Amino acid sequence: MNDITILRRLAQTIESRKLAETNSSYVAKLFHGGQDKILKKIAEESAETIMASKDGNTDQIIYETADLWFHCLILLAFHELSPDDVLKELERREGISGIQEKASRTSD
Ligand SMILES: N=c1c2ncn([C@@H]3O[C@H](COP(=O)(O)OP(=O)(O)OP(=O)(O)O)[C@@H](O)[C@H]3O)c2ncn1[C@@H]1O[C@H](COP(=O)(O)O)[C@@H](O)[C@H]1O
Repeated sequence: MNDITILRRLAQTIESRKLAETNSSYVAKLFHGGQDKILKKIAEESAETIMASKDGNTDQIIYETADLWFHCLILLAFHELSPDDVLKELERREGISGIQEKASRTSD
């Protein structure tokens, strides 16, 4: 299966790791480290995604983006949020041009 439900399944696994042992779970270890630890990983994975793009390495872009999405899911869980919250926001934006949206903000 290769659809959006992987985000929901992964979010459930991440949620279940909140109370897991830190020596057997990478996610539990990150939760244990707190927000700063999670944010540091997001910064690292963002930088690695940027480098992969600059190198034009498509396999690496996919790999690093997967790392970035994964760590963003951990951050969402840290704040008791889910991928569905983000998907809903993307749905809300669907069909609204970024140019149009920015113009409506700047005319305030
Ligand atoms: N999708 C992932 C996933 N993607 C990346 N990673 C880990 O994220 C880390 C990425 O960090 P780096 O690339 O910087 O590698 P590193 O140098 O080893 O990392 P650090 O020691 O610096 O943290 C690596 O340790 C990867 O193994 C993941 N770890 C877990 N998952 C999923 O999360 C589930 C729960 O994992 P556990 O909590 O470990 O059971 C797993 O079953 C998977 O489905």
